[in-house]
Amino acid sequence: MEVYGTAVASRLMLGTAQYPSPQVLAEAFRRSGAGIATVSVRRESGGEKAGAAFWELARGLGVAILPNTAGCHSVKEAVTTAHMARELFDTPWIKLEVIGHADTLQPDPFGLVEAARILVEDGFQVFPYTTEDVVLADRLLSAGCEVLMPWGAPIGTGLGLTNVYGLRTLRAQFPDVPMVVDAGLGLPSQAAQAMEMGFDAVLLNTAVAKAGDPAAMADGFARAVEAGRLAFEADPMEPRDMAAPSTPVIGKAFLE
Ligand SMILES: CC(=O)[C@@H](O)[C@H](O)COP(=O)(O)O
Repeated sequence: MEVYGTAVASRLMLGTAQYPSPQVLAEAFRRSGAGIATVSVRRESGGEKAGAAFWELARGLGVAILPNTAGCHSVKEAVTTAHMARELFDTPWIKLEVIGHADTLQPDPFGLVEAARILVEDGFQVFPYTTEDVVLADRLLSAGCEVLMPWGAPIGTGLGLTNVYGLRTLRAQFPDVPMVVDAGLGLPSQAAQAMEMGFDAVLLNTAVAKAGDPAAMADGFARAVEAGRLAFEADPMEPRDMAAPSTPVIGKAFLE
């Protein structure tokens, strides 16, 4: 898989928040084989010392860093945070979150497009956290985004793919755009489902960080992502309403 001209080895991307300890985080990353870690710039820069230690930890994971603007509720906040991220991590990549609704953490579609346009013009390579809305997707692509990150479900819910029809439509409308299902996944089977539908990768955080055994859960997700991708590439059969015998009757010996 390629994003912005960079080959990404693993189709599993992991967040770095909410782990019980730095050691557990590092072990979860090791077991996951994830190639990209997303890091919340705004949240982690609260205390300066703690922030610096966290940046070191993130860099030490040995994976590509995708800084994010989690927690930003306005265009201004998101753009400022993106600039901070570029300085901290020396990368043009930014996972752009502009949250528009406090209860659902749903992206603000208007702010998202505006912030994406500003950041692309400023040389950023933007990974927008979006919904399954095809019109919004079209606007983000026109703004210069080369990858989309539609939600599976609201962040932190673990509900899985709540709008399969919408996600299927989005995938079908933009078959050549790299798409990462981001947020709301709770179980490896849900990640496999996204991959079977032809999404290029998944990004998750809470399901692994909050599992009783985060490293084992990371391993489970890694296997599910691989299985789902394999199934997609194997060109699955079409489901059908009518039964069809899987064992042929031609040549069968009749004993009556
Ligand atoms: C880590 C991050 O970027 C989150 O904002 C992301 O969207 C993950 O969501 P879940 O925690 O639901 O997996």
